[in-house]
Amino acid sequence: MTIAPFPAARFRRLRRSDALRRLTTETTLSTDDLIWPVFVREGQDAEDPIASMPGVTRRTIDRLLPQVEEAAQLGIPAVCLFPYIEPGLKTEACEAAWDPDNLSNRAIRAIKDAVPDIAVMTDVALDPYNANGHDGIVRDGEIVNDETVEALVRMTLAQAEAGADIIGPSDMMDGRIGAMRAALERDGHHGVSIMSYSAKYASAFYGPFRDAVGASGALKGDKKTYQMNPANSDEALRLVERDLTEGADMVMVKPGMPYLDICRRVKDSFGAPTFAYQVSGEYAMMAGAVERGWLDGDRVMLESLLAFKRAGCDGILTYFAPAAARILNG
Ligand SMILES: NCc1[nH]cc(CCC(=O)O)c1CC(=O)O
Repeated sequence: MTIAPFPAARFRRLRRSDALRRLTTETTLSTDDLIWPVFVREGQDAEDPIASMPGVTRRTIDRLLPQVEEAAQLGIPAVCLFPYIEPGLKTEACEAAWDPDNLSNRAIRAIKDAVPDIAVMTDVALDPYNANGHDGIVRDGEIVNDETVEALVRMTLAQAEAGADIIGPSDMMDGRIGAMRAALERDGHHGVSIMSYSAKYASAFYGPFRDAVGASGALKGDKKTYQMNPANSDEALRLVERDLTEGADMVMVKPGMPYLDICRRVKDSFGAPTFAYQVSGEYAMMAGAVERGWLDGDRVMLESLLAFKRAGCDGILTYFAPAAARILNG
């Protein structure tokens, strides 16, 4: 880097006008960068607001479809589906997770039928279906890895069969990416991609999401034996490398804003398609402050999303996707 001494170098010269600022912009944010996570529930013609996520709604499939249609028209490339599962369907064995006709798989089919051009991403983890709220099967108080991976593979195949474009394993079990990739290839789903939640931290920022999918009440204990220690960074690189080696097409860092350093290291180290999840708690912090009039909503939204691009991400999962797209599209 070469910098002339002052006054030869005056950095304010290039900040003088909008034209010069635009000309020297290093990073851009576009609608093409956004994945919209949506919550779906059982029933007909109904929706419930999520108290801890102002502006976010859980919808029945029929009410979700027009929203997805609108997202596609706005140019949002993908939606990511999260089902709210009725407490009565949650079991210790989590069988509902790979039922071809479960809520999530019906929603995938309905979206691919009604809005074929938008990519549908799924969540692969047992928590919505698990009586104890964990992402894996629990035996004698332990979240068992290998048995969980077998269940996750069944879940993945049911989602691929339903028409999912992107499989999103968020469970953090070891060995799941390789097992899923092998099963997808074996069953002819060569075109189904995997976005691995590779560096997913045991975070306090998921609270509102667990309300949205109805997992807060069920969860016993915490997820620290499978999700990452927030103190670790080198470990994230090893996990990303492991998942890419096992056949992940894209990798993700989660949460987002408190982990931008991880995004940058991952992008610089591997150059793979890298995504971040701006999670429910991040959304709640901003939306809550905006509701109170403490922050300018549009500006913090766009600034927070741009920060992910600057940190090296190719895209962002964000509850702000439609609102951001409306502004970005002009
Ligand atoms: N495996 C479930 C899952 N998938 C996405 C999120 C969090 C998303 C958010 O907070 O917005 C979680 C919660 C968790 O791991 O407890």
